Amino acid sequence: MDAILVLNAGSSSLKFQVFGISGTGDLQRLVKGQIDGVGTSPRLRATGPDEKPLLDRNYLPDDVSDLKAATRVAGDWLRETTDVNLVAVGHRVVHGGPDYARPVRVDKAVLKRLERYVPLAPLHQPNNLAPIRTLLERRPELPQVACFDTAFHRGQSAVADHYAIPERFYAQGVRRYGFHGLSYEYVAERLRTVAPDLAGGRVIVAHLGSGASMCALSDGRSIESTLGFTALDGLPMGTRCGQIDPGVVLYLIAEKRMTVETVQDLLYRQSGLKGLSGISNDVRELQENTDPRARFAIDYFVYRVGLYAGTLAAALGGLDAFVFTAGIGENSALVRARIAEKLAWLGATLDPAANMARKLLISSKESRLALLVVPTDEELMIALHTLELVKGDKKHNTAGQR
Ligand SMILES: Nc1ncnc2c1ncn2[C@@H]1O[C@H](COP(=O)(O)OP(=O)(O)O)[C@@H](O)[C@H]1O
Ligand SMILES: CC(=O)OP(=O)(O)O
Ligand SMILES: [Mg+2]
Repeated sequence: MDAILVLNAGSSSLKFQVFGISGTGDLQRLVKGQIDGVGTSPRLRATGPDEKPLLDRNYLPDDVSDLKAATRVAGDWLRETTDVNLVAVGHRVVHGGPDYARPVRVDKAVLKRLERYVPLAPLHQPNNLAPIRTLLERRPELPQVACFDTAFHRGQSAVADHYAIPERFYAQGVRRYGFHGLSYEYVAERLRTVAPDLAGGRVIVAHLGSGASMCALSDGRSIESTLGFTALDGLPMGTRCGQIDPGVVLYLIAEKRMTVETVQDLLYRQSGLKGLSGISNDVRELQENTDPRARFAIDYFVYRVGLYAGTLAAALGGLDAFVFTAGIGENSALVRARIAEKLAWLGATLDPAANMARKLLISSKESRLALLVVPTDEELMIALHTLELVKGDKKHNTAGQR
């Protein structure tokens, strides 16, 4: 069967899916897998069609110490177990810079352009580009498509995507891009099916995972988000600081004599939940830990989500729905409940039983603000974009031959 492979390298995990292409051109999920706990407690899990478990295997931290190793392990397993005719590979590429507002077929020239954004997404872009490079060398004939986290936000207004610095920097690409766009695009489309009355309204989607951000959707389009030029701004994340006074960075470099590399490591890898707690970047571990520092890290996270809900509600001029998604948003009933309390002034009342059961709608009947949980599927979004582009290419080729 013809199939599309999708790779999604996040900051703490590698997610992958294989989609078969049916005779009618529809996508069928054949394999869905992920390796998380990379470098700490690596675990590869995969399911088949209808979510049938295929594999659950633990690795030693040294055997899967980084995303590169995770990609190799996943690739080996897929080759052993999956018998398909790969017709394209879709990749999540976190930064598309000012150049790419939609998915693109990758060749050597495109890859070169995308390499320029490595400094703007050091936790992601190298891991996103490495498999593209390898496949371009080994299988140059295999179509590869890059789908960008930044693309969905590119229609934002000028006041939303500018920094208040001289205009020439905007022209040079120093802009508020926003990330997690494939996730927001998926959720916006999914809402049209599962909550059509809300999908056209004013919605905040909170993508709370290892990387975390929030997006204001107006009629399904992104008008504002909490991430900016890089994936450091906004909410505190697993190991990233979130919003910080740029004066802190200047102070660390000028007065504390820290090098740029050390500050980069501090802000990307030693901060966020990990830095605040001194214990872990993982909400599961923080929830189980009775240390007050673990509690403080969660308090801080919840407080910031509440603050940004106010900001994004102001951008939207009111709020009809608040949607939770990604690792923490989908799986932590506790964090959802605590955030719901922060949204009380916006009219939110939680239905605790629905929240524990992770229903689609977790607000009570009386709630003026709808609270929802919509599991994200960045890989499906990537597969759809990839299919569309590859089909388009085929059409153009045939047209060219006529
Ligand atoms: N059952 C759970 N309870 C609380 N938090 C969870 C649970 N499962 C996953 N998480 C959180 O989700 C995070 C991973 O989210 P995910 O969206 O997969 O991140 P990424 O794509 O950035 O790697 C983990 O680091 C952990 O903090
Ligand atoms: C952009 C980003 O932070 O991605 P992730 O949440 O997958 O780490
Ligand atoms: Mg992710």
